[in-house]
Amino acid sequence: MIDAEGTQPIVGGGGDGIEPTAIEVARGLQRVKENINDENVKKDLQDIISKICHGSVQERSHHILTENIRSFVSNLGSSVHFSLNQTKQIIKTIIVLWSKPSIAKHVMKEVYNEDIGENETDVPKDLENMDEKAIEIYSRALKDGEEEIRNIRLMVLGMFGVGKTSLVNNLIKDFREKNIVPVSTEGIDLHRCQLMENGDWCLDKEHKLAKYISRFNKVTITSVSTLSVRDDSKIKLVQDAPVAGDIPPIQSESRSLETIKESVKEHKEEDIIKKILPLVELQNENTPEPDLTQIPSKTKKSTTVSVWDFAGQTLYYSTHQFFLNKRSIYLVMMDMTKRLDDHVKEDDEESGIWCGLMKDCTYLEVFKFWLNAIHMYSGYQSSVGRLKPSIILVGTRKDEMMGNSEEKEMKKDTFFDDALQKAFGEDSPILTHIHNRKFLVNNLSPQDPVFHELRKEILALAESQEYWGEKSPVRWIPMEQSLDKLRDERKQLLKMEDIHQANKSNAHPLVGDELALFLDIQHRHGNILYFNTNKLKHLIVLAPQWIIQAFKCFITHIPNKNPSNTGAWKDYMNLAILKPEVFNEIMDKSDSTIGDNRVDVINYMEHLDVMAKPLKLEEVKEAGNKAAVHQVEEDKLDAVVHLNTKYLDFHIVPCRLKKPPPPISKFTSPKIKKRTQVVCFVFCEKFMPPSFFHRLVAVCIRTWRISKEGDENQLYNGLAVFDLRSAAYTLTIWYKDHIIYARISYFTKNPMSDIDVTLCQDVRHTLRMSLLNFVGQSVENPRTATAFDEYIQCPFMQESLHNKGMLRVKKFMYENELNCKSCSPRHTVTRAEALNYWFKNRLEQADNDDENLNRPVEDSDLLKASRSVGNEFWMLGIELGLTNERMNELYAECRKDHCTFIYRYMAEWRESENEKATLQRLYRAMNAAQLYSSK
Ligand SMILES: Nc1nc2c(ncn2[C@@H]2O[C@H](COP(=O)(O)OP(=O)(O)OP(=O)(O)O)[C@@H](O)[C@H]2O)c(=O)[nH]1
Repeated sequence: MIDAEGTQPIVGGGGDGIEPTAIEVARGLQRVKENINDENVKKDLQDIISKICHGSVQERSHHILTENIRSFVSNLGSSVHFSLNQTKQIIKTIIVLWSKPSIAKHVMKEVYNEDIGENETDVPKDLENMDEKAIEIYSRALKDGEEEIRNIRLMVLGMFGVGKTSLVNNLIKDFREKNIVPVSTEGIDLHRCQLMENGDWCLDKEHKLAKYISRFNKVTITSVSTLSVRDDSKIKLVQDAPVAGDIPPIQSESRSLETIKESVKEHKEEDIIKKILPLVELQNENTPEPDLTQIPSKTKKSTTVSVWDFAGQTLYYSTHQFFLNKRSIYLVMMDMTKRLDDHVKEDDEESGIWCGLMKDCTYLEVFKFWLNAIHMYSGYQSSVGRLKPSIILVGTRKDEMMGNSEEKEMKKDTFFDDALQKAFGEDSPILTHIHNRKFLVNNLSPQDPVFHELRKEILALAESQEYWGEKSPVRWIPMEQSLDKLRDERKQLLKMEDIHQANKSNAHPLVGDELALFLDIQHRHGNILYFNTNKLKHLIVLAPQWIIQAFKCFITHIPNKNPSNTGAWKDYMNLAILKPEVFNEIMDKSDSTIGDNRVDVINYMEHLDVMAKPLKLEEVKEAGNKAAVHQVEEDKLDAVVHLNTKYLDFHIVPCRLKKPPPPISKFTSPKIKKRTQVVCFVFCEKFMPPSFFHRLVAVCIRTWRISKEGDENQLYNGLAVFDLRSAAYTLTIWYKDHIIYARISYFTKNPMSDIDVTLCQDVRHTLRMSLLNFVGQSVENPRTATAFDEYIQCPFMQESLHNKGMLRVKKFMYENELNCKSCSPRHTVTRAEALNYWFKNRLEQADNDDENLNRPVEDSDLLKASRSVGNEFWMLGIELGLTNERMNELYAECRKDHCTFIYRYMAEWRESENEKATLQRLYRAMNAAQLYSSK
């Protein structure tokens, strides 16, 4: 980067796995060092560089950077020792060292022969994908004290009536002892519990004080004003101290219970004490013999369990998916008295419409649906290492099975083996989620030791997960407590002002971005819903039930409709058009937590793509093309849409579209000359929740105008048509099973005028980004393969047939033509014939494939390539044949430095492929990987 004169760039690189830039920087600095004659200056520069490098690798506190730049500029820069140019270059170097810890490490080793070692950040794995700033805030927050998070998030899933609530009642002491008769669950029941020393689970509420104390018992505190507990019954009071982190640990004294109480009272004005005081007083009133001393031992493990008991009616299935994540342990339950091919009977006629489990589905289909959904939402091709099993299969109604205990166990095993085999065959990745040990229970026998065994197994599984024991800042505890308190007050939906209020009343409020990060992490952990978008960032959903109740309003039967709204109700029932009068009537008839927040309900339902407002005809100005409804881009999207378009005064609720399209081929294969090929988004594992299609329709509704035939919207169950460019074009999307199809048709009499390829690529971009958003994947987090792959249907098929003539787009990046296996007679399809509309840019790149590239790659090629790869960098590694596992290792070794990482995996590829590692092969792989980029 710099030489002695500070002008000549030095090109470096080598196959030793060190990032080329690091080599350059080290060489440049070495030369600078050698050219300094004055030993004092040499030492001062070393001092500055060393502080920067240590700061970069270890503390990352910003004042180190600013202090040292200031020191360099005022003491060394632009002096007799360094020219202006050199001064600038050294400042640049300092910034590189600061922003790239891997380079800082290398430079210290090479130039000053000092090994500054690894910095093991304690930032949770899944946060490593967040931006530098967030990681810095988190790391800084940890410095004031940290606690290990040991929370089991247990999701209990299965068909209605299988025995989920009964099982939950048997697992939780308080319910078991009360002998509660289960009632059918609505939405989700959420129980927060503590793990007791004997392995039982008790409800959290009764032991709030214990929980609070025991959490502090576990933490390592360096400098917060707070209360902590030592041993089982002794409490230390820590004096108030600034939170900045520069103060050494404060001495403490152990006290008896009496003194504790006194101290607590003395400090009663402190926020934390304020929270504890009523509990201490309560203890006094209710329990003459204070059992405070026992509480910590009871809950010594300070492991919490949040049990989510999901409603089994298929009506709810589509909303449940918002709550499944990879930080959960799942119990998937099956009734052992049913056969896999028995049909599920449900009374509710609306059931299943939205989630695609149509009426009359079998138990096997329900089983498959749940496991597929868990797989899709909880770590599909996990970005962080290997998947660990997280699903325990549980059979119920053991008492109603025939045979002795042993025979019943065998039947249970056979049942599940059979179900897994029938649902997924032998080598589906879904099988890796499933825990070996399966359980069989009789829920009518609550004292059966099997429930204890099950709790033990759940704990063991949780302990083996990557997220177990992650560090969390102790100074976030009061805010978490505040959320808990609001939950106890039965608050479901909060405004940001409420959060600020709660935050302010804490002794050390979280400031600025730290509060936003706290909320974001709470959202990622599934404790709250918080979407940082323009319309929703002022809201926090505390209780998941709220969102489910809101959703339910729009799909269930509403009794006693207002006769004066008859016409509007007809539109809603038949055409899924939700007019304000119907919306208001639904809201008026809902629970007040929903009805009173109707504007927010609309905003959430729009955000979750349950409904969408269509565009007004005369205002459409192609706003939609750019409008990839990707969560991160949403703010931008809002701006685009609002500038250019107006919406009609009603919503469409796509999941209510029931009418099947008239002969489907009329739409999918119009008899006109100018039509694109059919592009297909094919979901891996042959599973796609149909809600994805409905959500995609919602995105299209607010992006393009709905096509009409006469007065009728061309919106059907499973198919929708939209006008593009003032109806010169139409876009038709439809789906079947796990494939979504799209085709554009162009209406013109001008034989010279061809379909606009930019339009096609923009439309594909919008569809693709939306689908990525639905599966929770984003281009900002490219370390996962996409859950779907793109295909083109054979362009020579006159009529588009489901799953026929499918040609994988990626294959065209390596080959010039592919065989169509569906048409008769057999024929091939060339790259140009397949890709000329939807993938025009990729086509050009792929065609640009000259023979001169057919030579072995050299260092300089790898170096150049490593700098040009964008957010498709992960997929490029996969294209070059590296495994996700190896990529994860390398990524960690390179400390997430993209350039080094790419260079290193390319070097590995070259080593393993020898002479086959040609520049041509590299370019083809780069081109294939680009199919996954955001462009
Ligand atoms: N004989 C027998 N009955 C059971 C068993 N488990 C549950 N039941 C009964 O089945 C009925 C439904 O049980 P729930 O626990 O409410 O089932 P659920 O899966 O929570 O149902 P939803 O909340 O509607 O999804 C109740 O009457 C239970 O007593 C079992 O193992 N054996």
